[in-house]
Amino acid sequence: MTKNDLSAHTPMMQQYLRIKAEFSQTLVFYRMGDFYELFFDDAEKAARLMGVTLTQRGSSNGTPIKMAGIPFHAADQYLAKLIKLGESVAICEQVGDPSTGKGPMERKVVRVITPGTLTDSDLLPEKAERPLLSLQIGSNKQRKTVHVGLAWLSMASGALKLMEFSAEGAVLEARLKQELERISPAEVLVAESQLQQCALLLPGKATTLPDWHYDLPSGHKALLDQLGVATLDGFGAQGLDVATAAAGALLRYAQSTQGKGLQHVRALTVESENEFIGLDAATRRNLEITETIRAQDAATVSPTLFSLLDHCRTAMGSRLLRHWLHHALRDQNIARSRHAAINALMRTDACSGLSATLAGVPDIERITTRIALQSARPRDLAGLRAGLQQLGSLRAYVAMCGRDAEAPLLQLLHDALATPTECVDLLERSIMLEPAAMVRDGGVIASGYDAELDELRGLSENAGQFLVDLETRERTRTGIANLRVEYNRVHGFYIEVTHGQTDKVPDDYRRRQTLKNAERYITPELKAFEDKALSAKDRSLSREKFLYERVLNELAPHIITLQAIAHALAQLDTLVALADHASRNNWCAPQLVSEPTIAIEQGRHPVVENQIERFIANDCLLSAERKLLLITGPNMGGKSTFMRQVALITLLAYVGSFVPAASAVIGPIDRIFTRIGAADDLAGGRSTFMVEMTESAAILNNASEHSLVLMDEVGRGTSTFDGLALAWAIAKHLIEVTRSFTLFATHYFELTQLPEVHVTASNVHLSAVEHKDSIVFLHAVQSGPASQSYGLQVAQLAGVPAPVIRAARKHLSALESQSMQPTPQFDLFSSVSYAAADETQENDVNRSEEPAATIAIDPDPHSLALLQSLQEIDPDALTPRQALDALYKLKQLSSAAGAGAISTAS
Ligand SMILES: Nc1ncnc2c1ncn2[C@@H]1O[C@H](COP(=O)(O)OP(=O)(O)OP(=O)(O)O)[C@@H](O)[C@H]1O
Repeated sequence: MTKNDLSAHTPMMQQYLRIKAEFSQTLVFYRMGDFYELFFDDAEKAARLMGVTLTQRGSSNGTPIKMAGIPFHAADQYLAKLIKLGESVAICEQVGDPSTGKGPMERKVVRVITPGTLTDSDLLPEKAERPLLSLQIGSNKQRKTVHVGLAWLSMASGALKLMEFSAEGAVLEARLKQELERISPAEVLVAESQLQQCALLLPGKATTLPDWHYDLPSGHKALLDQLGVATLDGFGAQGLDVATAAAGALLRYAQSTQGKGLQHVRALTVESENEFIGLDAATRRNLEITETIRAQDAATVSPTLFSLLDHCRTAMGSRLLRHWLHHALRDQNIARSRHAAINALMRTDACSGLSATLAGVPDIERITTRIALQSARPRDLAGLRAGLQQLGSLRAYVAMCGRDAEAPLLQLLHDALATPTECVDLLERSIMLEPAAMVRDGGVIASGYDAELDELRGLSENAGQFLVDLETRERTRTGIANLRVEYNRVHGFYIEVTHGQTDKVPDDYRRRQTLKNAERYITPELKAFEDKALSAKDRSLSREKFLYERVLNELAPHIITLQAIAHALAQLDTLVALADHASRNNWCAPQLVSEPTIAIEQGRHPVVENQIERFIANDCLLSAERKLLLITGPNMGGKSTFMRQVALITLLAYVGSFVPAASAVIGPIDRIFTRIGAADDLAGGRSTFMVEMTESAAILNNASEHSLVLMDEVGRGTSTFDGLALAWAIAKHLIEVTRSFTLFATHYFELTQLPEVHVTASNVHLSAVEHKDSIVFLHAVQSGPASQSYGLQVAQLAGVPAPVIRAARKHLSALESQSMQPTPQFDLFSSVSYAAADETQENDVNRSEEPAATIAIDPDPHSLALLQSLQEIDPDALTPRQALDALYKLKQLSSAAGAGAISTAS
């Protein structure tokens, strides 16, 4: 509909359509009295998404107006539903004064609720952030790479971050995916002109903004203004032009959704590429850090590392724990300071006291944000007061735990938890003990805080007594014993006299209403009281509203202090949760060292140990001399569990947690990679094998000697020979080129030869014993390769029907008795049949023949002749004519070899 058409509509529809034109991409909740109404296409869409009835509200310009409405007091639950579905909603309120003006009441969009800019407690998940991210792609002509700038803001906490990185092609895609998985934005902003380019890289739909929002000078200025500084150098953001431009667009968008400035965004953090232990998207999933591999709904599914450790008593603590698990820092000192704090907490019995006290602390971080945005509700302030009142006792518990030198982090937290007395005093004086939920209902501001409010309240509250007194006085004055003073909403206050008594009524009584049995009067005194009493109620409500807003304004200067307290509380809560888990599960303090090593004694898998009755602890030793462990053993033997537990212990050590082991000594780690399990990526159009190889490629290209790499049965997604050859070559690359710490689980027994040619590789296996026809898993890691694969026994355990097992056993012995090798799987534990064996004998560490090309399959004479001719050819010495002749000859030989092969087969 064009603007020109508007005149044909009713005035109200004209107003609606003008507003809708500005918010074409969002649903518009248009306030009509006690309802929010949606019209036309919005109504249809919202009715479908919210499950409300689609109806009709008259017609405008000759067409019926489709309408869906919801009561305004129930709006939150509908908003939650829409936001969860990724919709944005513009809230359009009545802002005009109904008594003045003609035509429709003035209305204005007061805020836009989008998935990435939520601050309401009802709409946000308690234990997770929902950041808003802005993405900008710039090119770096000198380096011929693409430069990506990211800026993201957690609206609910006020944390603003920037990051830039350069990459190209597939690496760019993988890198961006990794960062997006880590940051996990609820909403992504991109410039219109980059939408097409970014759409391929983004997981969900993006919100587009005009290109000029990404203008660098304006972005730079927006950041300076927001942070109230003259230069960005102090934040380490100098030169981050692409990210700065992205930040400008982000701030403009965030402000526009709130309809006001973002007072709570006061600091900026620049994240650098090498700050954290790198975990790619697959690794985060495989290690089940905050989501299980099979998760449908990530928020509810457990067990995960997070669900296991989350003994936090505040939502702030839970969110920080989640953040720590995804952001293990490479800096060993930070992890060490957390270990020391946990140690100090465990030494005393402060933990239980801290835990109980923290349970009474509300989400001060998010309340502070709502104070800044002036959307805090009365109970937020009462909660904040209760939380701040706990700081004294929390500090006392922290003081019990130790001295400066032993746990400097606890000392820092102790200092940060000082009670902000001015703030607490204001809250204690101004807010009632148990205030009403909404300011509009009154009953929020404490009595004694404001004399005018007290007087107004006095007037409306003392009305009852005044009326009783008046009734007694008037009865005496008139001699009418049954005279009554009463009130109703329509007629206000009145004096009621029955018909039989009306002759006694004094002159100053004015008749208000005549009933069947009685007359109702008003007197000048009663009228004056009525005016005062009725307006007192309204005036006290508006005075309360005014005072409440003033309290919010007076709290505004304390925002930075409150944010610091919230952060300290979150850290304390997280540390107490980790200490609690460590002491209950007998975890130990890991030792972080500068030598390259991962030495774990009696390690356990943190999640699995809690799920089964008897977990078998295992050692793992990796060092500069022992970098790759080839792990063999039966299916179900515990290979994956062992590999994951090593990765989780390493990660936990750098998160700053204690670890499930008797001891753990861990050197510098830059990234953890995993290639575990296989699943089709149907949505991405990639087969199991393609996923497997893509992940392997990422590892081979990016792993370093400080990386920990987990490879589980790589190569099994393709034919046996191809798989074996690839697994062999990948292992070799990890040993010789990347030299990463590697745990390499495989069913290709041929690979167990690797340690004989590579001194930094070793064999270990998960043991099992056969008992009658069945198998008992010992789950113990022992040195050397496995001696048997136990595939049939495991199949039997899994319930494969007995006749199938019998047939398999028969076929297996037939295969074993044949000299030919149909699949290496069946020969894994017998002969070594390819050139790797020669390599072994020669013990030549540097040789790197491709095993697939050297696998010995008894060739026929034609094939031999073909091979011989091929070997005799020296391409550099041939003229083009000779080359053509040689090609014809080879072709002839190959036809003969092919015919030979067919006749052998038949
Ligand atoms: N150390 C252990 N102590 C006790 N039970 C264990 C241990 N390790 C593994 N298990 C149990 O064995 C089951 C199978 O372990 P896991 O998946 O690690 O075996 P796997 O060797 O990787 O098997 P597959 O080769 O089939 O993938 C686990 O679910 C767990 O219940």
